[in-house]
Amino acid sequence: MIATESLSKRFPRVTALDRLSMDIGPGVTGLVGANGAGKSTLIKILLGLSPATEGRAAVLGLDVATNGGQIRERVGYMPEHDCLPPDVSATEFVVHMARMSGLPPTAARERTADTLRHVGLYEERYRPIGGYSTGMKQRVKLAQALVHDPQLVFLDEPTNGLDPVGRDEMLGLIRRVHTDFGISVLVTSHLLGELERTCDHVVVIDGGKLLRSSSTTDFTQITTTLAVEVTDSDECPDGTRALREALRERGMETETGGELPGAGHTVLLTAEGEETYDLVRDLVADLGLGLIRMEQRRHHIAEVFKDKDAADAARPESASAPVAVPAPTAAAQQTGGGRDER
Ligand SMILES: Nc1ncnc2c1ncn2[C@@H]1O[C@H](COP(=O)(O)OP(=O)(O)OP(=O)(O)O)[C@@H](O)[C@H]1O
Repeated sequence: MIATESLSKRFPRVTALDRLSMDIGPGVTGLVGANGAGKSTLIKILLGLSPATEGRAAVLGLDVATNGGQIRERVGYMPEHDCLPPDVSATEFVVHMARMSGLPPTAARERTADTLRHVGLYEERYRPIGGYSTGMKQRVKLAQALVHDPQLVFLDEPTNGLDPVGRDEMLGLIRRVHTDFGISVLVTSHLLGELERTCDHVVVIDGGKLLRSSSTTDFTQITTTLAVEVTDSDECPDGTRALREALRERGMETETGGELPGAGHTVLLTAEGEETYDLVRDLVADLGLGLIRMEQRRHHIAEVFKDKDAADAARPESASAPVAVPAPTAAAQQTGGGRDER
């Protein structure tokens, strides 16, 4: 869908993209990086709106340097900043954008109604945009990106300014853009955690350089840590503690789940193979407890970067290297969102 080769963009005082080479296939791809990493610059080059200083890029097989018009016919774009006219309705605005994309009047009206319904703005579609909430404005921006039925959409920070519930709804909508309509998505964010559930693939850039490009499942690999949760019983009023003691007697080191609410009831231990599962099962049965869950934990994307930051900090030559992407706060990870940090 997208390929770049040694793509650079230099402004007089800053290098926004620095020899970026990557390939992005179909599906939902997250482009993540801290503020100023070069995400918006990359999108503008891919749309043929801004020339690269060096290197090449192609979108849907079309060269961005020579085929910007054809690319924009086939690609939808949701810009980061608020750019909506306050005194027209969502319907008027989206019909106008559909007409600008070349749709005839009737098709433009029909597609607008369908698209506004899809983004959840059907009831409000005749109200002036100036009276909309931030979440509704983001939906109008999404609708105008989708109205001409593109093959691919670029969504620049679509969750910006939204509260945690709004973020979750927007991320759900983005996922459905792909699953319901088969449109591929490139979505940018400066919050790693929120892309974990939405994207098939994640590309991380920092200071205009490619830091990592891999499937989300590679980021969130299964760890060897086993999380076990048990019930209490009359004989063992603290089932978690009883299980930890029984495991310790068998020479197994354990920890509790951490600081999240309820995590104190989770026992964490290292799985050494099938026998660890059998041992836990047998001990739980011997103690007369109920087994609520026993599962291998996954890394969260943010943990991968925390580990990387810790490793970088430990290496003297990179002690001054910038932190790749600010890890989301614990609250942001729990809610899948969090406050806009700008
Ligand atoms: N037109 C421009 N002239 C000069 N510098 C620019 C221009 N556009 C972007 N930059 C600089 O290029 C760098 C990358 O900016 P860019 O907007 O692509 O980052 P970003 O990752 O999208 O972050 P943000 O979400 O904060 O916009 C920044 O240092 C920015 O100040």
